[in-house]
Amino acid sequence: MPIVYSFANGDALSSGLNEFVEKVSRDAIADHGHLSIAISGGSLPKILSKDLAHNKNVDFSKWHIFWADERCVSHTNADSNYLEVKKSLLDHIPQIRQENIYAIHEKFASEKDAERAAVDYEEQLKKFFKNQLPSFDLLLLGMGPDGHCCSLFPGHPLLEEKKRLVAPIFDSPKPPPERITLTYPVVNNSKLVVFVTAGDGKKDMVQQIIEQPEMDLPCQRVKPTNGQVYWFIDHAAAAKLRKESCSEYKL
Ligand SMILES: O=C(O)[C@H](O)[C@@H](O)[C@H](O)[C@H](O)COP(=O)(O)O
Repeated sequence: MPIVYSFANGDALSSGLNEFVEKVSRDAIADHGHLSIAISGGSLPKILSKDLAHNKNVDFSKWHIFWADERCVSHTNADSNYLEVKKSLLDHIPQIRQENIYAIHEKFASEKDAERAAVDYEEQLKKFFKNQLPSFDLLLLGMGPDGHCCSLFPGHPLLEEKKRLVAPIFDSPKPPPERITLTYPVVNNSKLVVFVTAGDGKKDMVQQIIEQPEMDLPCQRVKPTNGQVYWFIDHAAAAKLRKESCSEYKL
């Protein structure tokens, strides 16, 4: 069962998420010397970075940063999830090592060659995870208004992908159309998955995902084999949830 934490507002949400990520980072580094994290795009990077970018208690030199999905655009394009995370987080943290930032291949992305970008990214994953099925210490996911996560959209054949670790998509209903995305074999091998979503516009979908499991929405297919799912949301996004669906946040 997902654990849902609801926070009074965006600032409280960023603060709670910052505390949580700091602890996950500390525990992962103590356990195996590094943190492997995959981050989504959309509004998540800003929510994540507001406090985390100034957190002096995190050993960012031990972070290995990947993306849960990425648009096939140049790293300088405003649609780039890499650029969003760079601006909101990476540029504020000198301790993060360039070689530990695993972005989509610039050439393939700029050329909108989603197939080659996906193959290349899968190679990056395989190399880091030493050819074992990738298992992120922390996977940070957003939730689209249609219940999508990563670039895994309702009714899309990619939801059934079982072999590829990273897949191309050429017809994303959320622009831009060409993207690459982690697939469920990787998503569901994560140690920890945290959905981060906020705002009144998400309240209906949050209620469906948390309280109507029969919907079979992409976010509901995130069920890590050996991992826990958390939802970090604000009260606006939690407005339609029953009281008992939420837990009291405590580290
Ligand atoms: O590349 C992307 O577009 C994202 O990774 C996508 O999965 C995003 O997380 C959701 O669409 C939620 O986006 P918002 O939080 O901005 O609604």
